Amino acid sequence: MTGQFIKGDVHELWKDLAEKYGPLVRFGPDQVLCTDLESILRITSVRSDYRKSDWYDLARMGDDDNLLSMTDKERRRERRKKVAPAYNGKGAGSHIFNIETGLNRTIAAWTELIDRKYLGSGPIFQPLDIAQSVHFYALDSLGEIAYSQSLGYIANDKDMNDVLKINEATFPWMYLLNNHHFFFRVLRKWPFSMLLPRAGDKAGLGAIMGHTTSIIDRRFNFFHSSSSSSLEKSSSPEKIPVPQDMLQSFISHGLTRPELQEEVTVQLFAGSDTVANGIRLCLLHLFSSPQVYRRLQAELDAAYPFLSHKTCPPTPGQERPISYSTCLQLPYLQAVLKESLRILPPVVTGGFYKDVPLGHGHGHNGGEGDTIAGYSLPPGTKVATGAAIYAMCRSKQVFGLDADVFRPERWLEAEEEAAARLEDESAARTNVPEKNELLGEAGRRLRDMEITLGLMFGHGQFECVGKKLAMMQMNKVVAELVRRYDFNVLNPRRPCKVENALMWFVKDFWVRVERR
Ligand code: HEM
Repeated sequence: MTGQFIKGDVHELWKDLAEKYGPLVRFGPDQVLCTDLESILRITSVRSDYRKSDWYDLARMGDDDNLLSMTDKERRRERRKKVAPAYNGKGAGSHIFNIETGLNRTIAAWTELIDRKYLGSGPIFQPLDIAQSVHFYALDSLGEIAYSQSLGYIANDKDMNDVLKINEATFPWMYLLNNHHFFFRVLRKWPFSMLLPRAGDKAGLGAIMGHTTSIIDRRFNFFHSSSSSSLEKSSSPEKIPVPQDMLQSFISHGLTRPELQEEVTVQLFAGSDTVANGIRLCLLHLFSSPQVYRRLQAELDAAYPFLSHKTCPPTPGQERPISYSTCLQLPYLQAVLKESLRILPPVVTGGFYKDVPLGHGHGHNGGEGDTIAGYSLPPGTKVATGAAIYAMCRSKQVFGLDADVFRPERWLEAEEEAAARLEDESAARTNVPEKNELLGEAGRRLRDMEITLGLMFGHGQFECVGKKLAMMQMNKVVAELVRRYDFNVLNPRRPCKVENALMWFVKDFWVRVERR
């Protein structure tokens, strides 16, 4: 087991432990790993008294807390109320802004770059490191959605500020700190604190933070320099429209200047590698499964037939990226994404520990602590609710005997089976029962599959606030790449390097691209 830990296979270690010892495994003096679905749902539910543990210190970026790092319930509730509208496209006043517009701009810029620089023709081609390029997409699209301007990675097509290079150096530390987070308290103290990213750094996340600081300053100062609260600021002689984006939504929902800094920074931290991994690993599965790739292309071609042949180029205007609502109507695309996220969840062993509350009142403890899967846990015990997502997503009981295999069809089969059962059972009934009553065995299996998979974004009061945005970013770009291009992996012996560092660290994913 120590060997697995050192090798970076801690996800396999948690899986082995869960298989060997069951739904609750104590692996430290006050730490337990939980793989029991119903218990995790209860612990994280909106009404639960559990709270985030000090593990979340890991997510503190600056001098103060952000939504992810906050442990105090009341402060979290207040902060979430202020930031959640932005993630749902709710802007200033009653304005709704379209998150997809910024995404479309980034996808258009990226595919234009691929078409111009990387398309192969016969023996001539320019290798593309798609692991790196996807990261550029994730960063630029975040910039477009959050503050209406790309961060310029696609335009420059290079690792400006060595963000990826510094990631590479930082990820082994994240792996260590995730599993031994008390080290983090040491790291927060001088002189080690000098190693953490800071706005103004010449390289890494700190360099992007410096860039976003100046964007926030300009916007914040401009909109607070006059007392007008109308949707248009008059800056004589012409009126300047209020930009409709996440930053503006944060401002209009009352975030202070320092709070803005924390929330914009955590977006970069929580929303770039995660999304990039979701896309990279989906592409890895697709490139390794030609029958799945072809079936997905056929589905996309049916939705956008004009792009399917080189001989039938699209007319101008038809090139616009596929809409998210169309993506959601494509069952095979949904199945492919779910299946690749299931096999390799982007955040693979994040601890996300929750503290057992004082006097929880459940179980046999007379109001002290909690009982999980039959075990009494004293208050303050740290329950890892996220570390075992890999193990849970490979459960044979939930996903079938071939749970270790990438097979998107399992989702379609489970849906068909549930729908067929629903029809049979409702035909057999004379009264009109609730849908839940009709779930039956097949329906429950599908529900367990969906809910287990969903846990990769957390759940209930702790659910990822960027989930919808992430799903949109992943859906649209996977669909766009597959319908436009064919890819050859350049090194079939090792298509890319994938390592566990709390999130996956994926690099050197070299491909040849051909326009269909
Ligand atoms: C595939 C992509 C993503 C995955 C797998 C993911 C996963 C997660 C997980 C596991 C949590 C913590 C749950 C817990 O505490 O129990 C979380 C929280 C959070 N995520 Fe994401 N995330 C993704 C994308 C994003 C994006 C795109 C953003 C923003 C741009 C984002 C921002 C946040 C924030 C701010 C929180 C804290 C929410 C809170 O505590 O109320 N995430 N995410």
